[in-house]
Amino acid sequence: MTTKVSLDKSKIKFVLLEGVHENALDALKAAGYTNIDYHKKALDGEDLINAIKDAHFIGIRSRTFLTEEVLAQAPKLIAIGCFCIGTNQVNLDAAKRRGIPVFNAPFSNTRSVAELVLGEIIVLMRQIAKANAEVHRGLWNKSATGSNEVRGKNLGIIGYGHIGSQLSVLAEAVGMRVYFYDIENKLPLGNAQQVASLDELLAMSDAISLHVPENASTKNLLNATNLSKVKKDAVVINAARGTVVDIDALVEVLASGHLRGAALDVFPEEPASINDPFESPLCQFDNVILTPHIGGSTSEAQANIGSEVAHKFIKYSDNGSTLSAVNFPEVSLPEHKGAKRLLHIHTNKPGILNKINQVFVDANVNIAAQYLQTDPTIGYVVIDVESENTDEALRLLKQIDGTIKARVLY
Ligand SMILES: NC(=O)c1ccc[n+]([C@@H]2O[C@H](COP(=O)([O-])OP(=O)(O)OC[C@H]3O[C@@H](n4cnc5c(N)ncnc54)[C@H](O)[C@@H]3O)[C@@H](O)[C@H]2O)c1
Ligand SMILES: O=C(O)CC[C@@H](O)C(=O)O
Repeated sequence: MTTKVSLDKSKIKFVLLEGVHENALDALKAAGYTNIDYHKKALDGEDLINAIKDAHFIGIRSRTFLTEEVLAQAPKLIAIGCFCIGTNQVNLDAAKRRGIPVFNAPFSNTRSVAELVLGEIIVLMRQIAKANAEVHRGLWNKSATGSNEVRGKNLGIIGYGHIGSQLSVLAEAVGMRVYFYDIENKLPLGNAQQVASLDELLAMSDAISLHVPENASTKNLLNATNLSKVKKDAVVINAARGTVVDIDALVEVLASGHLRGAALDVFPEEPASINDPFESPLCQFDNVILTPHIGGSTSEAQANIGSEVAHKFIKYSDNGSTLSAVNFPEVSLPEHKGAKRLLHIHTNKPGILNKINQVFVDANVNIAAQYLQTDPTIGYVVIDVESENTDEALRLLKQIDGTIKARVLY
């Protein structure tokens, strides 16, 4: 007779922060997970550590920073879900070293961002931000100077991934000519054209929109040097990450009157909550649209993200699937009805698979199916067995040198 070693669903603790959409709660509850600690706001410092110290799953958006130090305080953590696209707020390597896959929602808010950016391009090309501010102050400056249609104008997209390419399609629909710069060769949609260099894109574009991730290669991508290459009267939009634009350099080029305007949804430092003030030298400009990181904040996007990431949690918890994890070997698994499933996450080193297989010989357990995926640093092996006797196999698996995590699913 074996003792049950996988946790009851009611004991698996989910901590959801930053007011992720209630679809996530509904999906988890429908799957039998009831131990859910739900917070409307982001947490940090001691509050964050207290909330996650016994959590098995953590769900966050962009304002919770899961650093190596924070992860070290969450020893039971099985998986992290970013209920958004960006995953820069999580130390992905540290999570991987602890055997923790990180999931996100790679395209549920793509359309929302692309729509916002298209709207901002039109608004800026017509100088509406400035006109709006002036009329609010009682100034009736009825003029066509510096106001243009977007039809026939060049849109330069930096980063032609999910959002950049979606924007490309929308912009062509209103008659813009689309060019893009990406470090990878990308399939151009519609009549869009990839250009060979950032310099070329900056010099030719009437509107420039950034859609790159936060990483070392994109830090201050639009710095003083690059901003000086931008066409006179162009508009610049950043709804990617705050680190991508050098704010002081942007302020300087705006103050010089070189740009027609700008729109920023993301900033190098963003207030942690509604109670903290937003301060930026950009606030002085009427021709700059400033929004509080709401590019992906539509009801449609948030609802889709809530269920998408919750279902990734459920799949990993119920079935072991790591499909679409951003930091982890991806294993897509069939259901394991009638079999027990052992999961083993280990340091990727020679000979470890032999040792894993030897365990099943020693425990006298027959392997029904086996799935393996590795990356240069870790391996993830999933073993389905028909035997009841998984306790001994799990005990021996945990003893293998290089084991990061091992568990059994029923
Ligand atoms: N404002 C918001 O609310 C909001 C919402 C969603 C996403 N975002 C941000 O938008 C970013 C882009 O999202 P996505 O879904 O399009 O990502 P994606 O991964 O699909 O596309 C990113 C593209 O950038 C390219 N790239 C990477 N480094 C580059 C560089 N140095 N120069 C040029 N191109 C480079 C990649 O090759 C890729 O094609 C996300 O990383 C996220 O930070 C913001
Ligand atoms: O919802 C958020 O906090 C972040 C939205 C966006 O920046 C993303 O990365 O998807």
